[in-house]
Amino acid sequence: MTLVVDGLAARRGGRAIFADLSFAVDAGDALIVTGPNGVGKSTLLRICAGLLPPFEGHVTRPDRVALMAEAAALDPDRTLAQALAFWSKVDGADDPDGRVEDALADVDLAQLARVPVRMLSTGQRRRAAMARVVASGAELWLLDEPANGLDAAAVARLEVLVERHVERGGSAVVATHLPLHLPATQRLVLEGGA
Ligand SMILES: Nc1ncnc2c1ncn2[C@@H]1O[C@H](COP(=O)(O)OP(=O)(O)OP(=O)(O)O)[C@@H](O)[C@H]1O
Repeated sequence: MTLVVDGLAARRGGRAIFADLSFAVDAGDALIVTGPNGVGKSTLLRICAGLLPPFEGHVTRPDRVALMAEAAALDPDRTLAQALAFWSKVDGADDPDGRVEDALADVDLAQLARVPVRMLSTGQRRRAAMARVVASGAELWLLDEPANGLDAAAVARLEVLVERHVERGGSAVVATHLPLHLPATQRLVLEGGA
């Protein structure tokens, strides 16, 4: 098992968000998480990433995890390739520059490699965030609304990237409002919300 979530409960701002959540995602599999606004999808992904402590329960995760959340944390004053290479090195990828080059091609941004991050459009930033995940070499991808702001061609590329990652023995948890064609055998519907 790559990711094991056991008896998880979360609280935010003193309020219970979800409780008694258990699931496991194997290498070579993906889990789609859906549910209404405020139900706790982002909270779940952040706990899975180790960025938030659970209120109750345990998470077992692999050493190398990539989280794609709202903020891409790419330096606006660096070129796209430089900003991504910074993270690829931090993420411990072998051959960071080569990985970034490949990842930019994967998200169809190779032509913008030398453009400063601040000049990217909303959808291009989203694709850049996905390139960061691809270039990380992490075995577990945690993707929070990865299709937001993407055009149809970019959504199709995202689907292909997740499929390729899973086929290569990676795993993914994808929180999404938009219908995505993913090689997921599991679906988790969080209920409640605000
Ligand atoms: N830092 C925080 N402090 C207090 N409450 C928070 C904090 N962050 C999130 N919350 C609350 O926790 C709940 C779950 O938020 P979360 O972002 O996980 O939901 P979500 O399912 O991802 O929502 P959406 O579909 O709108 O992205 C919401 O009610 C939100 O208001």
